[in-house]
Amino acid sequence: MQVFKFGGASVKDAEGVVNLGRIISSHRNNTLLIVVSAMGKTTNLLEELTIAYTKQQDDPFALLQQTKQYHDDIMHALFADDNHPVFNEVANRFVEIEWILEEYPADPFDYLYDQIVSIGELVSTTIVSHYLNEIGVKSKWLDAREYIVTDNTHREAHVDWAATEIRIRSAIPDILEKQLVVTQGFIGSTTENFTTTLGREGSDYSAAIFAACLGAESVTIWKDVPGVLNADPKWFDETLLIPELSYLDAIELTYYGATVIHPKTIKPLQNKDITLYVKSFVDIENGGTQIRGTNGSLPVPSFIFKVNQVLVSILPKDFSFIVEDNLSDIFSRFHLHKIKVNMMHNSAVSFSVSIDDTGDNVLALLDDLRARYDVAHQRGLELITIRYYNQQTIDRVLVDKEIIMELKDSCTCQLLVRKLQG
Ligand SMILES: Nc1ncnc2c1ncn2[C@@H]1O[C@H](COP(=O)(O)OP(=O)(O)O)[C@@H](O)[C@H]1O
Ligand SMILES: N[C@@H](CC(=O)OP(=O)(O)O)C(=O)O
Repeated sequence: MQVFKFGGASVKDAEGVVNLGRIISSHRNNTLLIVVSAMGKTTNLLEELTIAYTKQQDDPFALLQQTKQYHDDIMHALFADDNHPVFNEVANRFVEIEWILEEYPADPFDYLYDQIVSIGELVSTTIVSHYLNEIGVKSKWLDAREYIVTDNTHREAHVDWAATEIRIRSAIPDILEKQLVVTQGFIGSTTENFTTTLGREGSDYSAAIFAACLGAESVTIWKDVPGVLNADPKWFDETLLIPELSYLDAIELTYYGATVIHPKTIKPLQNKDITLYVKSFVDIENGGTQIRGTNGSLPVPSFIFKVNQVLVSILPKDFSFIVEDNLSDIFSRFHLHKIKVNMMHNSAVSFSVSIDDTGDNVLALLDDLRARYDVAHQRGLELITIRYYNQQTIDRVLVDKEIIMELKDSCTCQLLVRKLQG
């Protein structure tokens, strides 16, 4: 059996859903489980709505109305009959958000976020599943929360693999024998049945979880790009398709920030030797990228850009060295503020890191660190990572840039840079 994953970009409008139907129809003879994300930018909208609601600012109901209208337009373009059950089912999903909004936001933000934002995936899969049935592809909608068991770390839940595998294996193979399955990416549930989410862009990871538990032959992620390129085409004009990648190279690229695949996706597939294909949903005949346990692939230089970086330099106040107890204290503070380190460098008396400038939590971290250390920071930087670098590739990215911090090993070069003025 195979797992297909369709992200928000692939189902951002009715045409996208029709295209998904075309892709599925052309794989009619395969046993398929399909994982679908929320449509277009729905997750961002619902995130905004959750913030408006919890801060009791702006108008969360207006944002809800906007989200409903967007899905309504897509449904009307797909279903000719206004009485089709899909309209009611989707309306009922949105009522769940209305009920939350009518109450005072007494629960923690991360918990409320998961209850609201998860509706995006529940709605998109309802529409996709009904559409497939409408075009004669018999499909069964499954609630991923009944299969993906997590802890209660809301917004970044950890999967309980043993419990998840038991639930998936005990029910889904029988269903797949009869029909295709459509389920949600990104969401799971605690054993107490509270909805959780797996972290932004987590639907790729969901596809890997289902595939690993079912022992799938392969996973195919359908994207708006021809496959994994040697750079994000949003940043680079001349990109190259990488036809074949090893699991290790794919893990490294996603670890350093290549957003084409969620970083947690590869490992479960590698563990079970499941091939991952990244293919274009626009040009479906194109081969795309194949990721598997090969070591024969050519090392193509790849570039990863992260803008909006802050360099934080930390020095012990008493001029003691940066040794294990200081480092452990510093890392626990990053963990507490949920801040991921993109690059780090330490000398005897200072420790420097580059992190995403995510606003309030960075300011809170800086305040926290200042209680024990001397702290300096620089904003507005860019982090460039080159895998399989050479001098030519470094020169290429350094035009009009000044290096602030640099790290190299035999395969990877990281450059934290500032744009030169004028
Ligand atoms: N190395 C890369 N190769 C291809 N695409 C990349 C790469 N790095 C970043 N991207 C970006 O990833 C995007 C696809 O991912 P995403 O927008 O998250 O899709 P989806 O919503 O379907 O999951 C592309 O449009 C591209 O801008
Ligand atoms: N909808 C979620 C999960 C996801 O993976 O989406 P996408 O596949 O569109 O990146 C998000 O936007 O974070």
